[in-house]
Amino acid sequence: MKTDPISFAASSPMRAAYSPLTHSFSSFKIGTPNLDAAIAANNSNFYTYELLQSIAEWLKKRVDIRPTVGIICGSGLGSLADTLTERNTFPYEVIPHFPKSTVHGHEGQLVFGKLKGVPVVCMQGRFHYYEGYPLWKCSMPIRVMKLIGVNQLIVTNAAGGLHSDYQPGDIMIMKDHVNLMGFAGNNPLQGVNEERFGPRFIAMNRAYDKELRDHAKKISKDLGIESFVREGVYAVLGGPNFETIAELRLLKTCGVDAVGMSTVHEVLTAHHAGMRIFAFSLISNKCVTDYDDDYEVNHAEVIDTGKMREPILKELVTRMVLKMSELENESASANNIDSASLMFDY
Ligand SMILES: O=P(O)(O)O[C@H]1O[C@H](CO)[C@@H](O)[C@H]1O
Ligand code: HPA
Repeated sequence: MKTDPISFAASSPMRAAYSPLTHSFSSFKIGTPNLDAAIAANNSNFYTYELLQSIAEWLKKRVDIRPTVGIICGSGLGSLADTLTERNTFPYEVIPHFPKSTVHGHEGQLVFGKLKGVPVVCMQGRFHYYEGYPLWKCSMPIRVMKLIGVNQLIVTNAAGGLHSDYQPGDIMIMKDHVNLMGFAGNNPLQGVNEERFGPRFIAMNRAYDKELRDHAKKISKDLGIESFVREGVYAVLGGPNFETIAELRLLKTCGVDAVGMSTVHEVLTAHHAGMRIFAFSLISNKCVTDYDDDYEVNHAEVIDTGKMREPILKELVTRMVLKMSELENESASANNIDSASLMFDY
């Protein structure tokens, strides 16, 4: 009989709970009010490897498609998933242990399907820290994807354009990020490190894959959209309020080009797990950095910009997925040749 991770957890007498607030570990007996309180307070990394595996198995039992490419749809960008054929959709509420999506413009479902014949899995709706979830919970679907077989990830978001040249509707390929929440000691990789996903300490300089960024620029040229495709640095804030003028001015002097409230926790989790990452922001609004400017950013505008750019983003993502699948096939055949020559040599 297979061990259900919950009963497994319940049968193990002690468990360590990490508190990002106090930066300390405490031992709790499973099933005791202490542990329940710690979990309720979101201070304990509750998704064990075994639990995540059981979620991946639950999905694999219900879907035949085996994607190696994952896509996360940002605010107003959920329609990217509508392009998939042979779709199999799982609302987050039916997937065991998944959080629920609470933000307008995030449908809250996992969609398996094919993009021009390439198997993909798409998060139609993501989780944000401001929804009340700790970052390790917001990014747990990335680990589930990894256990399903995903090793390349496309992350999309809507973001405010801080760079003076950026206009709403521009697409910013992410070349780097500033993790402001990380500066404050909040990181999805906090707590006991799960070596089966990746090492304790990870370098970040190659997180946003250069080859994929170059392909995206080439595809933008082929599509004739290069005049509004940029490359820049994204900064994440916790939200849910948009930024103050003083905050934005500060970020601008730090070299930030766009600001948002997501993506970085997913990129950290995916990079930790060795995934290849391509990320972009749709610039949905201008950031106000002038005290005489009365314009107020709002979420409806963010969603509308997504709708406005829907056709071109679908095309960009489809072509990137085809390219990623091509790169994967190339590296698979290179590996086969390598192992064949090894067999020959020895
Ligand atoms: O980053 P995504 O999920 O695209 O959403 C962006 O849009 C919302 C604000 O309008 C925030 O959640 C911000 O992060
Ligand atoms: N700030 C933060 N997050 C955002 C913005 C913004 O201006 N636009 C869309 N998401």
